[in-house]
Amino acid sequence: MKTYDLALIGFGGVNRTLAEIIATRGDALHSELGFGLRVVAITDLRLGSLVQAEGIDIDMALNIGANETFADHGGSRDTNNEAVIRSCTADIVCEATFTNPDDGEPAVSHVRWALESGKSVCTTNKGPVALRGPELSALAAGNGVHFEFEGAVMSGTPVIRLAKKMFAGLKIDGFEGILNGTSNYVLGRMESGLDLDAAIREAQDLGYAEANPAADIEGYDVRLKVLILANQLLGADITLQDVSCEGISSLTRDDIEQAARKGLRWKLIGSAKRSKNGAVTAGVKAVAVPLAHELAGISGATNAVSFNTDLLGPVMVSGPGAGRVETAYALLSDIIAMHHTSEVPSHA
Ligand SMILES: NC(=O)C1=CN([C@@H]2O[C@H](COP(=O)(O)OP(=O)(O)OC[C@H]3O[C@@H](n4cnc5c(N)ncnc54)[C@H](O)[C@@H]3O)[C@@H](O)[C@H]2O)C=CC1
Ligand SMILES: N[C@@H](CC=O)C(=O)O
Repeated sequence: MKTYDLALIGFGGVNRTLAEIIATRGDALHSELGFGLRVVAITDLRLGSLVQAEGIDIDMALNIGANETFADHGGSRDTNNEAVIRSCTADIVCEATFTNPDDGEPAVSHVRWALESGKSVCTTNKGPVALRGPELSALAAGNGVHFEFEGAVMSGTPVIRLAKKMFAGLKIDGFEGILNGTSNYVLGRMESGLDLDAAIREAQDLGYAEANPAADIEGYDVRLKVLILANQLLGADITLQDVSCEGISSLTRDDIEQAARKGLRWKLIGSAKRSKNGAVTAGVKAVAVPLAHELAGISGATNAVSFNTDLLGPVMVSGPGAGRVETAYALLSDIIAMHHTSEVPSHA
């Protein structure tokens, strides 16, 4: 039976959880899915890098001490990302480093190095997909490998693949949705009486927030997701500058309480719409929606997006929008999709 060798670039919440899933459910996955998974390389800013073509001991990697690095286990203190990505024997590179909402780097380079060296990539990192998506997809196609990124929007909820496959034959002329788990969680906690900073700390502890939570609160994260959905699903050709962006940082508990007294609830909404002349307008802003609105009841880190289609009218997809396990599952679902689509070129 086929075994895919993986390189994990970034060993934080998401890729560690993927490693845990492989360690604890690997045998079951093998029999259920028809392939096995083995980790042959890991890089991380704190830990450095470790490459072992015969397979890394995942328990060791997960339990490495606070004062240790991979240098204490036969690896290096340095990430050596380019050398590791280009020359390791992985078939698939799982990119889960920090999202950079400005230019997507260094994750764009990580993805490019992998695709150039004939390796498939799955990523939960929104930067490369939003800011360099078409270029990287073309590079993947040119090299006969896969570039999958389901976790970049709504974590493990399969919104991109679902819409691409199951909305075939429909025209989508717009969408609106709650696309950030942290800000939605924070708004809910503020409605229960918590202040903004305390609510953000909870979202960080739960693994929802970006490394810099300003990306969640100021709307930059939703802006990337709107860009991804607009270009991937609406066939738009827009850039980051075309997506207006306002966050929730100016909302106070008083604003939230006043809205509640009027039967309204604040939500951070990302949307895009194609006008009759074909132009697509897109943006992110906080909106006080009536409680009867379809997005008003979406709570916690749950996300939801309602697509406006020609033959079905509005179709809403809802599910987890953040979380380590949910997002690690997105990577697994990308690997499953690669396995089902066509051969994944091997590097062993
Ligand atoms: N946690 C979540 O709910 C979701 C996260 N994402 C995205 O997935 C990615 C990973 O998220 P988390 O694991 O939660 O983040 P995290 O902050 O827990 O982990 C990121 C890891 O990447 C490492 N890293 C950063 N730059 C690096 C570099 N140049 N080379 C090697 N390692 C590097 C860091 O040391 C850290 O351990 C982020 O881009 C995030 O936006 C996407 C959907 C949901
Ligand atoms: N920080 C993000 C994680 C997923 O993209 C969020 O809270 O939605």
